[in-house]
Amino acid sequence: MLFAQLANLSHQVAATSARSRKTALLAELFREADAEDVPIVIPYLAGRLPQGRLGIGWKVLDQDVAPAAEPTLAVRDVDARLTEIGGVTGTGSQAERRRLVGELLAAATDVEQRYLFGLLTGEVRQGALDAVAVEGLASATGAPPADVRRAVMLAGSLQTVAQALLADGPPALERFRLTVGRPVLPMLAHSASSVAEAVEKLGACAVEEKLDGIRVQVHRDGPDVRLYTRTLDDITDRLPELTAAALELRGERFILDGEVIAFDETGRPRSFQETAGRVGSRLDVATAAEQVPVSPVFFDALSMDGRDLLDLPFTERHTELARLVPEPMRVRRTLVHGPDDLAEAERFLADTLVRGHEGVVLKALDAAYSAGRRGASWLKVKPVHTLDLVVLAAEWGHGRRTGKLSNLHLGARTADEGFAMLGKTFKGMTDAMLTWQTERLRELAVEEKRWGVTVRPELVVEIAYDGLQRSTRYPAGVTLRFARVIRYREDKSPAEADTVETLLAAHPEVTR
Ligand SMILES: Nc1ncnc2c1ncn2[C@@H]1O[C@H](COP(=O)(O)OP(=O)(O)OP(=O)(O)O)[C@@H](O)[C@H]1O
Repeated sequence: MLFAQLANLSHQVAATSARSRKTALLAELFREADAEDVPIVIPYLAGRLPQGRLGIGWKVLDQDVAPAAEPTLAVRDVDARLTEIGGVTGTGSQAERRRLVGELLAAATDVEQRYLFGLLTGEVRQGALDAVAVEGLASATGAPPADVRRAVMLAGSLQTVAQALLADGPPALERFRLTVGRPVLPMLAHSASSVAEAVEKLGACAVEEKLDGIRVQVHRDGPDVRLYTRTLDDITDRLPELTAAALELRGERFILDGEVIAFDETGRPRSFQETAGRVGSRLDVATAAEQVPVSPVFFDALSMDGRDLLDLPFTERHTELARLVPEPMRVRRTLVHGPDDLAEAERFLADTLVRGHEGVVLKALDAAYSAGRRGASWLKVKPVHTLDLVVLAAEWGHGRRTGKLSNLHLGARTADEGFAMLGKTFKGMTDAMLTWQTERLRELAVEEKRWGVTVRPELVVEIAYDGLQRSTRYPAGVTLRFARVIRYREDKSPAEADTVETLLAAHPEVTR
């Protein structure tokens, strides 16, 4: 497929707000695309580069190159060239990247050049496009949309399903069943501002402790155990004590969902940094396991003895979990029947906080497991307000922080797939974080200003704040009070950042 076709289509999709028109355009694209183009076309359409970081900043892009008269670039050529550019390292790499980008731009027509700029600066990001792409794909191949959606959920990747469907037609969907050894994206939670609000919304629900560890999915097939993160990375080799724990359970084939966390000798949780450091370290696992041993704490069962439990209600999945997993290895929970039991839910939250945990997750008793979704039937309640925001720019620091990029400009997602700045913060950063973010933000810089840099909106940072206040200086009409950095969330993409809409909905006191 020609890159020009993709550039034109992306432009047309962005120009229409009608979902049916977007779907029709994408269906047309899928009818014409080769199955091998799909792994490139789908991320490009959403504005994501499959290569991730390319090291292309403003200094590389700021060149005036005459466009080609005729489109000749194939989608796969462009992708191969970008991979090559991303692989340039060592001294003089910036100049070399600039030369290669110049060559690519010279081969591109005017429309293609503009699309490339958009892709490389992160401006054509269209996060919501994946859902429309599922419908377009269904329409192009004649597969029922619900079946395509379930396959994507289980495969954890639209690209994989699209490729199979385009190559083999609807029967290919059979391949995407829940299978031990093949991880699925975990179900996520929405936020509620209080236990009362959550119980009001859910009715009969389980209130579970929310442990501040790392999400883990444990697959066991006889003697084989595999462990996966929420982004589906295989971390089996890093956590031998989890494999041992899974082998001790009296079941042969299962998939469990839970949290891995480090406790101290009194049973209180150690800091998140300690757990995350342990889960992140691949080197000298034996020493790390001695210094920071971790434990699994399970809260869901997705598959048992070859039976797929995803569509069962929470209560039944939990019964299966309780049959397999002994109590200390399960999250603590209490049941409430509705608003009349509010006191019980509040007491459980208070007790959980005293024991050193972050908060609670309330789960509707009748809800299925929606893999890969932020289901409305799981609501988390934490006493400290936190948001996942995207860094839009950063200012050079002063005094002790001279030479470091310090004050961050923070953005939330908007309905039109852009970002609205909510405020700035330089608080809460450790020295290590400052050094790290300076390096990372310089790589992401698209423009250098006297005061700092503006960056590709890629880095997600978790921010604590005390509340919202109205402000005419910021585009959403509000700004954060006492925003401070908790940690970077490299496991999250900007498409998973919080939206202005949910933020405003969480603060009726300001928006009323
Ligand atoms: N009992 C529990 N049930 C579900 N998730 C839990 C539980 N205890 C801890 N967690 C963790 O909380 C996360 C759910 O919160 P959410 O889906 O909002 O993800 P998140 O944005 O990473 O959350 P946060 O930033 O609040 O940790 C899960 O991914 C899991 O790691």
